[in-house]
Amino acid sequence: MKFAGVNLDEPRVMGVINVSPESFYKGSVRNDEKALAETAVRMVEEGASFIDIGAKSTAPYLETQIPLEEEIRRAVWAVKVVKDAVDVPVSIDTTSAKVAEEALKAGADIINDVTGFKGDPEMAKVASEYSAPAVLCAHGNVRNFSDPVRTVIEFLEESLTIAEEHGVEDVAVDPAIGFLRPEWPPWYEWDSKVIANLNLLKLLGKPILVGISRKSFIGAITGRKDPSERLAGSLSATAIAVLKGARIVRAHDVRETLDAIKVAEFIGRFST
Ligand SMILES: Nc1nc2c(c(=O)[nH]1)N=C(COP(=O)(O)OP(=O)(O)O)CN2
Ligand SMILES: Nc1ccc(C(=O)O)cc1
Repeated sequence: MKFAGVNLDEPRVMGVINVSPESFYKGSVRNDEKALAETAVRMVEEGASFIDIGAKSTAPYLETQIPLEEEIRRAVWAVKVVKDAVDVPVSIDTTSAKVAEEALKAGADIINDVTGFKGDPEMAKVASEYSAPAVLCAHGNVRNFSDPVRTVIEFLEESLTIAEEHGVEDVAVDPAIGFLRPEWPPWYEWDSKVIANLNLLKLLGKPILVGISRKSFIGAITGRKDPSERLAGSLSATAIAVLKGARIVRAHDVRETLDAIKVAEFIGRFST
């Protein structure tokens, strides 16, 4: 299995760099050129197979609105700096087709859309026009509260239909950890149920990507309010996700995450 030209026979890390000061984990934010380029280089040296750039936070519990022009400005700047610094595929984390298009023109390789082609009606068209691979997250209004992984699969099937209709085939599916927050069950239980049953997403026939890194469900389980204290909890959940079939892990801490997935993958080989 491959995604964006990268062989997924072994699980891979997608390093996250945000150029959005409002992002929930301040340690992920870079706003000067030197620090941005150095971080991308370091992440690739540490083993990242992809770099994901976010120019606007999508945290559902934060005030994240910024003007579209500002997101475009940040995205285009960051994509150019990172593409000049490293050779791995670069994704642009955006829900806006305009931002995606400008980022692709600036050299981005992949669209990472947390609304799974459902937020901006032009997004699938842009992916198609630029032949861009896409990460599609589960997105929609939750109706079935009792079976989180079934809901995630249904949402992803809808996204895959949109992708197919536009001839976008190079797709990774993502269960959108931290994004789906029904009133019940509490979101940390929802996210845990999804990760515990992540293997069921394999039936979609696409590589599974997860974003777990330092998220609020880790904080809720461990009592760690500050995202800077959530690395150990993140690595624990990452290992489980890899055992359950995740092939790409989107993370802020490349070195530690790669070690965790190598160990999980190695142990998983002996599972009977
Ligand atoms: N495909 C995918 N994309 C994502 C995911 C995720 O789980 N999957 N999580 C995010 C949250 O992390 P980030 O550090 O970017 O936080 P921010 O939204 O506050 O910038 C942002 N983008
Ligand atoms: N964009 C996101 C950022 C953070 C979280 C989370 O902490 O659960 C979820 C989504």
